[in-house]
Formats: sequence, C-alpha cells, structure tokens
Amino acid sequence: MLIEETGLPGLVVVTPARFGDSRGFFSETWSRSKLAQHGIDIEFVQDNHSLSAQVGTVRGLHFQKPPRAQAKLVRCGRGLLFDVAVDIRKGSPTYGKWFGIELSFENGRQLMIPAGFAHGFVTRAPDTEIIYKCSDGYAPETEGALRYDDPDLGIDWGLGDTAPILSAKDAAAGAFAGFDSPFLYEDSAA
Ligand SMILES: Cc1cn([C@H]2C[C@H](O)[C@@H](COP(=O)(O)OP(=O)(O)O[C@H]3O[C@H](C)C(=O)[C@H](O)[C@H]3O)O2)c(=O)[nH]c1=O
Repeated sequence: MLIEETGLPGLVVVTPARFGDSRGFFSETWSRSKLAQHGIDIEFVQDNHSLSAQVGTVRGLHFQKPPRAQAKLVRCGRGLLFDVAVDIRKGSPTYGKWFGIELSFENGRQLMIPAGFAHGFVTRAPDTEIIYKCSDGYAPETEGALRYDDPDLGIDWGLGDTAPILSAKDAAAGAFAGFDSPFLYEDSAA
C-alpha cells in the first residue's frame, strides 16, 4: 500500500497493492489494519456506490456537519472521475484550499478524505461508478453543500466551456464567501 501526501493536512492518496497473475489481479481495497499502520485508524460504517451515466456530471461539494461528520475513502469502480476535496476546517493552514486527483479502475488510486473536507467529483467517462466508505451513516439533516464553481475556491474541474450536469440541490448550493464552517482544524485532526 502506497500513501502519498497531498499538501492538505490529513488528506492522502492511498494506492493499495495489486497482485497480478494470468487471471487478472487481486487487491485488498480496504484494510483497517494496514491503514492503521500508516496512522489512519478510522471505523467505516457505510459503503456508498453511485453511477453517473454522462460525462460532465458533477456531484458536490458536500459534507455532513458534526456530530455526523464523515471521513471518506473514495475510489472509482468503473470509468474515470476527477475527485476533489476542499479543506473547510477553521484554523487549518490550508483552509479553503482544494486538491483534485483522477481516480479510475485502471489506476486503482483512492482518496482518503478526513472529516472537515467538502467532497465532490466530476465524471470524465460515461457510466462512471464511484465507491466510497464513510465513517458515519447518512444524516441528511446535517448535510451541507458549497457551489462547485465558487469563485473563492477556484476549483479547476477541467470542464472547459461544458456546462456540468447537476442535481437541483447542487445547483442551489451556497457560496464559500461568508460560509461559517462547523469544523475546527484541531477537531478534525483529533
Ligand atoms: C448520500 C446518500 C444519499 N442517499 C439517497 C438520498 C437521495 O434519495 C439519493 C441521492 O442522494 P444525493 O443526491 O445526495 O447523492 P449525491 O449527489 O451522490 O451525494 C453524495 O455526493 C458526494 C460526492 C458525497 O461525498 C456524499 O456522499 C453525498 O453527498 O440517495 C442515501 O440513501 N444515503 C446516502 O448516504
């Protein structure tokens, strides 16, 4: 398992080993003990899996507020996506900064997103499936959202002039300016 830093504290790229043979490959896509050896000990309680049929589908930027905040371990089961995490932990040295990475079945990469980050992605292939583990269950009453194209976040989704496919919820998401984050850096780092 390879762990790579991203420049945003706590946000890392995880690439599990793949054991290839004449049949294909085997990979432990999640091992609590192996992650714990790298200081990442999270009890995941829910797996999510979504399919986005069209290229240019944007889901996000979403988070659940404490006490139902979710850490996520994100991977791509099929297709290609650009996964983005935004540090929204007040007091963080990288508050308001974002990191993005292409995840695909082929590259086998995963993004380990601690609580205190907003999460979103854009699809770059048809019929793209995202699969991710969450450290708390679904609590819609605690959900928050920020606009994917917020000028203060300045995320480069690689959409060019293409208008994304958005849910009504995401089209109505709030601005980062004036956002009163419920996350404190020390809380997330705890
Ligand atoms: C998140 C979630 C949703 N749902 C139901 C609620 C709706 O009937 C339907 C679609 O929900 P939503 O439009 O919120 O799904 P996404 O836009 O993919 O939201 C997710 O997208 C970003 C990328 C995330 O990181 C979050 O996990 C999550 O916010 O699934 C559930 O039953 N359980 C759940 O945990």
